[in-house]
Amino acid sequence: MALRLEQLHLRLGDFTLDADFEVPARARVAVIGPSGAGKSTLLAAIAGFLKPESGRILWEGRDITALPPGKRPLSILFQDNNLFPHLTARQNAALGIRPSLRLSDEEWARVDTALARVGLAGLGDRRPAALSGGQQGRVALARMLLRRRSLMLLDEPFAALGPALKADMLDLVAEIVEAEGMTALLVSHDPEDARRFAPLTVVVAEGRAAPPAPTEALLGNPPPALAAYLGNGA
Ligand SMILES: Nc1ncnc2c1ncn2[C@@H]1O[C@H](COP(=O)(O)OP(=O)(O)OP(=O)(O)O)[C@@H](O)[C@H]1O
Repeated sequence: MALRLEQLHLRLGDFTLDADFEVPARARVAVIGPSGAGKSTLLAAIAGFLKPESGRILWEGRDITALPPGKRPLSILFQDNNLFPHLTARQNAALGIRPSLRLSDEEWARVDTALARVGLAGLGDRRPAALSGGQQGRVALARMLLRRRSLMLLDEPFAALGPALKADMLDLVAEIVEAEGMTALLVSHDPEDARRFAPLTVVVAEGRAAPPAPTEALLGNPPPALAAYLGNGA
């Protein structure tokens, strides 16, 4: 097992969320559920931005509950790509290796390889303003790749893109996660994202994050809390 949430109990004001499950190594998992159900809260706890009230978070058997965010074996991709407007695509990606940007020739070569990998070969000298939304997402993805962390947390990173572009990006992330042997959790409102990206899905609803279940079976025969959320659209 890669990630284990052990009797995790989270609290934000009056809101509480419980989780007690494991995520297999190299899995791609969607995290879906109604707005306000606690999807982002769950990711925040795994990332180390929210201290659990009780319970533990283990990565490959090691207790990481007390580790600060930067020391955890994971990287995060949010919707706002957090690119620096004054830096080029190449420099923004290179932040994944070292924030000082003092990189060896070999490290710059790794940056260029990562940019090529996400389809940005030849665009490295552009600043974010000269890139499309999808291309900016690709820069953020290259930076994430260069961090070389084993767990990828994605919180609706491509929600602002059109459906075709979003599908392309999800396919690219899935391909990278698979090739690099990473484990990925993707928060989304859209069950189609789960179908496209994730063989397993965690449903967050009614104060609980349920253990990962096979996506197709879950969406085909949803439990009541999920059925209410999916409505007739699924
Ligand atoms: N700082 C806070 N203090 C108290 N309650 C909070 C705080 N931040 C969020 N909440 C509450 O925690 C709950 C979970 O929020 P969270 O953002 O995790 O939900 P979500 O499932 O990611 O929602 P969405 O899909 O709309 O992004 C919500 O009911 C929200 O109102």
